[in-house]
Parts: sequence; structure tokens; C-alpha cells
Amino acid sequence: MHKQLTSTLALHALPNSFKLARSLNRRIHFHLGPTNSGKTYEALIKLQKAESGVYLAPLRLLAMEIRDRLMEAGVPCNLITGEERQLIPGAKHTACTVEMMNTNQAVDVAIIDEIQMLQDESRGYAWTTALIGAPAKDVYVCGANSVTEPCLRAIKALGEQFDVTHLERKTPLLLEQQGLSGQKYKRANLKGKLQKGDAVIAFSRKDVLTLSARFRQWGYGVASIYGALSPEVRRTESKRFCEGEADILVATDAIGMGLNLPIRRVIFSCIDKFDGVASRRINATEVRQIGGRAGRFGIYDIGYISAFEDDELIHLEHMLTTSDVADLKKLPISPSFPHLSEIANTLHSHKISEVLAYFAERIRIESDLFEIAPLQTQTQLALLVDEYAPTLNLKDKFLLTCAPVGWDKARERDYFLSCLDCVVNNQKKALPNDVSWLSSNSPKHLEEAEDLGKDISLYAWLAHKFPHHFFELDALPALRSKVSRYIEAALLIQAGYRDTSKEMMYQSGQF
Ligand SMILES: Nc1ncnc2c1ncn2[C@@H]1O[C@H](COP(=O)(O)OP(=O)(O)OP(=O)(O)O)[C@@H](O)[C@H]1O
Repeated sequence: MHKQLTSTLALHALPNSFKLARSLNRRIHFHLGPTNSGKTYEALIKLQKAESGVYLAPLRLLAMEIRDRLMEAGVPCNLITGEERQLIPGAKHTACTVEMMNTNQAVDVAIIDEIQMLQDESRGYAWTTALIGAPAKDVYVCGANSVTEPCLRAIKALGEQFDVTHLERKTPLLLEQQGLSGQKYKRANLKGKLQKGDAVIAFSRKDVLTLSARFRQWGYGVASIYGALSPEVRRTESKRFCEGEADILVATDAIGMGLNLPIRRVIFSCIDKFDGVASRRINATEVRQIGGRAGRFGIYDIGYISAFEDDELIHLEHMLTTSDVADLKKLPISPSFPHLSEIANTLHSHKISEVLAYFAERIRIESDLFEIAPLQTQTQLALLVDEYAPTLNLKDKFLLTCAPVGWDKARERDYFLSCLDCVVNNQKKALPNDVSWLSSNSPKHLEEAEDLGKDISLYAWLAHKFPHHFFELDALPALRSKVSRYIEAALLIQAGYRDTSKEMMYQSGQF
């Protein structure tokens, strides 16, 4: 049965399923290089001048930034993400998140940004689809040089024309000789060492808030950016830093992609990051991507990287000099609904988790170019969907497994389940409540507000897939904006926590 299924699914023939792309005689231009090398800048000029085009973004934030940029340049541009469709009459340009690419609409120029995201376990497959299926005569592929080899092999196998431009950083990047706090970390040693244009990097929300509050007490204007903040809030915070209202930026690696920030020096407050399983040292890609943000071209002549402690600089130096070429031999692909439907028919199963598990574990493709992506997140959501919505049809179940939900976060999962309940019982679901504290001046609901922001995002996503059940899309922007305003105000006065994780480790003698 397995063999028969594999040949029916014909995954190795994936490129042929993008008929429009195959018919366009595409030329692929690889613009590869480190951060701040101008690789996106050059491609954006081509996009702007083209009759029609699409920009494929890794984040909603970046899609918004590019849409604004094109509009400011007088080029009407649509914005399409999982959460919104802002269509401008007559627009021939679109900025969208990579998963929203329209494979049936030919354009002159497409930009695929941050191609190194092919390495991302849950979303990498979307970059494969973009690379193989973007329906444009000229496709600009921008990003780090870390995944070039499997991309080039795929393009050569397609027989398409390509060129590769390696770009260099536009400003030098220097590692400082001493950590801010010297040999051993002491909180008091940092005082007076920070300068305007510094970005202090921490790897948890708690540390970002604690350091932000402390630096504010020391008299600095501070902007804060971390993953749980919506793109709207991140943009406001980044604007405060860009316009000089904030002297210092405190951020997680959420600044690694997508924002043009006038950073003079990136300072790592620690070099360990919890990656969901364990704490580990930050790797070469992370150090380059985050540290490389220093020395924005046109603003600073040199970018600097530093750390709190001298010893941490040794690791940073090592990461800046070792190769960051990824161990990615083949491009990840994930199943489309017709694939899964085929498997479901063969297995006589109505369970999406069973079908996905079969795909992930049993389907092997004989291809030098492609391999099945790890489908862990989707499979976990599928288990929830089968348990709580067993009667839904397979197509709806499949859609729900693609929802942007952190299945391992209890609160996010609970909200998702409450939405699922409405779909399965054919009920309507209102937007989350406009709670009274959103109108208050107290920062104590900051975390709740971040959670509310995530629920609103999921609601928006569902409203585009199941508009009958999630019917309040029109009221959503006002609530979203109220939540953002609350968070922005709270960030300016929040008190943080007593100690950072590094300080707690020192106190507990773990160093
Ligand atoms: N030739 C140029 N003339 C003027 N400004 C430029 C030029 N090239 C790049 N820049 C500016 O330098 C900055 C970095 O450029 P760009 O965003 O293209 O870099 P990148 O290599 O894509 O890096 P990142 O990964 O950080 O986005 C941007 O602010 C961009 O506007």
C-alpha cells in the first residue's frame, strides 16, 4: 500500500504542479550576504520599477513595512497576510507573507526574502514552495548564504536560468575588546557604560522587561521589542528608537529580522538561549543575524558588537568566524490537502492526525532535491482537532491544523479549543471582550494584553477561513489598536522583575 501511495502522491514531481511558474521561463537572481549588505534594497528597487510584482515576507511585520514603502514611493500595493487582505483598487503589486503567495497570478518581479528560513522546522516548506512556485519572470531570492547549495541544485534541476550575487556588509562590524561589566558580571558596573544607539539583547520577555525598567530608572529613554508584541507595537517601539525618543533598545532576537533600526552597537546581555527544550549557547547564524544589525548603513560608519562579560566575547568571536552554512541537504516540503485526501481514502480514515502521521512517518520520496518537512506542530494540532472536533470534514480539519497556535502554550491552546468548539457546534463566536483595564493607566495587565493580542490574531486568521463563525472582522482593527495602545503605554512604566535570569543564576551559585 505504501509503495502505491508514494507513486500516486508523486511528490518528487512537485515542481510540475506549479504550471504557471514552469511556463514563465523564469530567471532566479540570488542576492546573498550578511545583514546590512543591501541585498533587499537592490531587489526592492527592481520590484518598485516593475509593472507588477510581489514581495514574499517571513513576517507580517515585514509585509507591512514593504507595503508602506511601496505606497510611499507612489506604487499602489496590496497587503495580504493570514490575518488581513487590504486590497487597493488597481494595484499590481502585493506584499504578503510567504504562505499567502498566489501561484496563479503571474507578475514581473517576485522577491523571496530571508531564504535561510528554509531551515525553520515548521515553516521552511513555504520557502520551498516560493522558490519553486513563484510565478514571476524575475525572482529575487534574498538572504544569508547558509542554504544556497540545495536551492541551486533545485533551480539547476528545473533548467531555469540563474545568477548569484554575493554582497558584502556595507559597514564593518567590530567586536569590542572588553565586556561592559568587565571580567565578572556586576549590575552596578553597567551603569554609565550604555550609550545612545545601543541595543541590548536578552533572550526572554522577562529579562527584556527587567532590563528596560532598570535602564529607564538610570535615566535612559528605552524602547522594548520581544516576540509576544504584535507587529503594530513593535513598529511603534522601533519608531521611538529611530526618532531618538528612546536612547536604547532592549530586545530579544525578535529584532533579527524585519526592522531597519539605527543601532550603533549590539550588546548581548547573555549568550544562552532557551530553545523550548534546554538552554544552549547561541549559534553562528544567531550571532550574525542579531549582531549584524549594528552599524546601519547611512547612519553609522562602523557597527560594534559587545557583551556584558569578557568571557562571553570569546564565544561571540568564535561564532562570528565559524561558517554558518546550514546542514540542509534537501528542500523541505509539506503535504497539500489533495495529498492528504489521497492518503485518507487509502487508509479509510477520517482522522487528520492519523493521515498526517502516516505522511510524516511512512511516506519517503526518492528525490535528491526534496524531503518531507518535520510536521510536528501540525501533527500536534491535528491531535487536538480530532479529539475536540471529530465530526468535522477532513478539509476543515486540515485548515485548522494550519492555524497559528502555540499548541504547547496552555492558554493559547485553550482559546483555540474554544474556537474549535464553535466551528464544530456551528455557533458564532464574538471577538474577545473589550476588558475594562484596557482603558486604565496601570501596567499590571501587560501580559494579559499580550495574550489578548494573540487571541485577536487567531480570531482574524479564523475569520478569513470560517467567516460564518468568526463574524466580527470589521470590529477587529479597533480592538487590536486599543490593545496595542495599552501595551505601548504599559511598556513605558512597567517595573520589570527584580533580577534578570543571569543575576538569579549568579545568586544561586550556578556560575
Ligand atoms: N545602495 C544603497 N543606497 C542607500 N541605502 C542603502 C543602499 N543599500 C542599502 N541601503 C540601506 O542600508 C540598509 C540595509 O539594507 P538592506 O535592508 O537591503 O540590507 P540587507 O542586506 O537586506 O540586511 P537585513 O538582513 O538587515 O535586512 C537599509 O536601511 C537600506 O535602505
